[in-house]
Amino acid sequence: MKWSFTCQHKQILSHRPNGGRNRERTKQEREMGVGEGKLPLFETRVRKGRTLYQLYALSVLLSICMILAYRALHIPADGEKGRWAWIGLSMAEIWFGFYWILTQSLRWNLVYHHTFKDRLSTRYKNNFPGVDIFVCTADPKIEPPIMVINTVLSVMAYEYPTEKLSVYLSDDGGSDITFYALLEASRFAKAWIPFCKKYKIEPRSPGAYFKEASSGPDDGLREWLDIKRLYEEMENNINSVANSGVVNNDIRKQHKGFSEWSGTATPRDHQPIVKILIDGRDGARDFEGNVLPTLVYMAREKKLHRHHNFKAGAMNSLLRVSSEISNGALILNVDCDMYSNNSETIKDALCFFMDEEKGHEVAFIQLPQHFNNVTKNDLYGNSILAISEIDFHGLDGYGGPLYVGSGCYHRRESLLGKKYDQTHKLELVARERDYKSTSLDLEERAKNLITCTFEDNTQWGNEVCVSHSFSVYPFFSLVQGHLGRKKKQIPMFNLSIMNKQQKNALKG
Ligand SMILES: O=c1ccn([C@@H]2O[C@H](COP(=O)(O)OP(=O)(O)O[C@H]3O[C@H](CO)[C@@H](O)[C@H](O)[C@H]3O)[C@@H](O)[C@H]2O)c(=O)[nH]1
Ligand SMILES: [Mn+2]
Repeated sequence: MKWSFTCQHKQILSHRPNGGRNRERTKQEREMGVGEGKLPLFETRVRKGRTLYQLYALSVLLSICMILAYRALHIPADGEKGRWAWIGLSMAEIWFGFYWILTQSLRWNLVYHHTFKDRLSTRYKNNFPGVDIFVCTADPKIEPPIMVINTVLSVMAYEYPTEKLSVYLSDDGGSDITFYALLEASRFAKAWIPFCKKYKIEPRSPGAYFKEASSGPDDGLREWLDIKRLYEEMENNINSVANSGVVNNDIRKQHKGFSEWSGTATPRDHQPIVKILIDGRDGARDFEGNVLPTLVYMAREKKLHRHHNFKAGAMNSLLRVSSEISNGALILNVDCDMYSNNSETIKDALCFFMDEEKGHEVAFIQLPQHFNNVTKNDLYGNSILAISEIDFHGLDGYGGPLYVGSGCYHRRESLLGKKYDQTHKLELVARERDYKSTSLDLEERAKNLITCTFEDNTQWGNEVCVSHSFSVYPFFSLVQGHLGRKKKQIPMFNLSIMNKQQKNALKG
């Protein structure tokens, strides 16, 4: 049952205390208290003052109509002076009016979502789904490895049960320097993650944090200084290797994974590489004794004359490799030049996906990216705030904004073309990892999934997963990530975008 009521002067569109279903609950649902008069995990609210805005917009529309009517009724007669100027001006006014109406369609019905993470935590305790986070990088020169691992560390430090968190770095540059940087990050994470959680550090990209923080927490100044020193050491090590362009033999001896770069491999022609640097299953621990998130390096096979479909190709490879290793039910993909600026956002996303009534209608949760490197007054609008703060909320009012290609949570199965019904959320909770195979077995199996020929004569990149069809990169980079989510595959889906609470969730 649905109804509307007013709360804190905002109209609530959906409120569903009874879970809204008339079917028998499953055993698992009963155990978890699902459907027992539960409150919703998120609310959708229309913009404050919407009616006022709509009245204003209607008055402008009326004025436009009156101008056009005046123009039409007073066209100078044939041969009269100024006839063509009049017609020209009328045409311009028609076009401007039309353009204005188009822009208003995005401003007519803005909606905002509000999540209730406390309800989520009480209801599900720690019974959360596995989350796999994909970070993509393509070139160690353009995307410095120290920036890449800052992104990786920021998402490894999310407030989420670490045994359920896996981070994958896809390296289309196939670079041993990036691999080295990730190895350093896997060590630094042992100190960084517990430190962040103990002192509630934000943001959790160490680079961004130490740039902003001039001093540490009062009760942890010593630790702060130690971590800062550790970070600076790591930064120096990585930058000096990156600047020299070679990984020397002393470093190579530190990990057997470097043997992958011993042959004639080049960034554009090399074998598939998968290295599990931290295996969350085998109890790898941080310095405080907590389990670490899984961390995987992946470089898909490259051959000189094979098209690799840029980021879309990397995403599809990541999907296959991760399904072999951690098989998280939820996937977040980020670019290597953005970092998490809010460590709670996985739970925000779960509030949407795991909502009993509406969860199955949510296709993806998109985090707006906020840009760091714009000029002081952002004269040219490079931070595209109008898109993330207005247009997307306007589109959301009609069912959802566009997928912009990153900073986005999806269900794994939705990327694989699964149809959803109202039992979806239990799948989010109940997925299991392969605890029997060794890391080596997993790596070997995963490698076979990222060869150049794997997708040949299959639906990958076409009907299933991230579409290759628009990958005239970079011209269509925004649509290249467009999903193979044709209506026939996922008929029930809405799209969703976070706001206010999650503002600045990603920066870069
Ligand atoms: O062959 C490639 C090329 C690019 N990338 C990665 O893809 C990401 C995006 O590439 P970038 O060159 O940074 O594209 P932008 O134009 O800056 O990014 C826009 O377009 C991307 C592709 O749709 C979206 O992911 C971004 O959110 C959006 O800001 C980066 O992490 C790259 O490392 C790869 O993994 N493999
Ligand atoms: Mn970018």
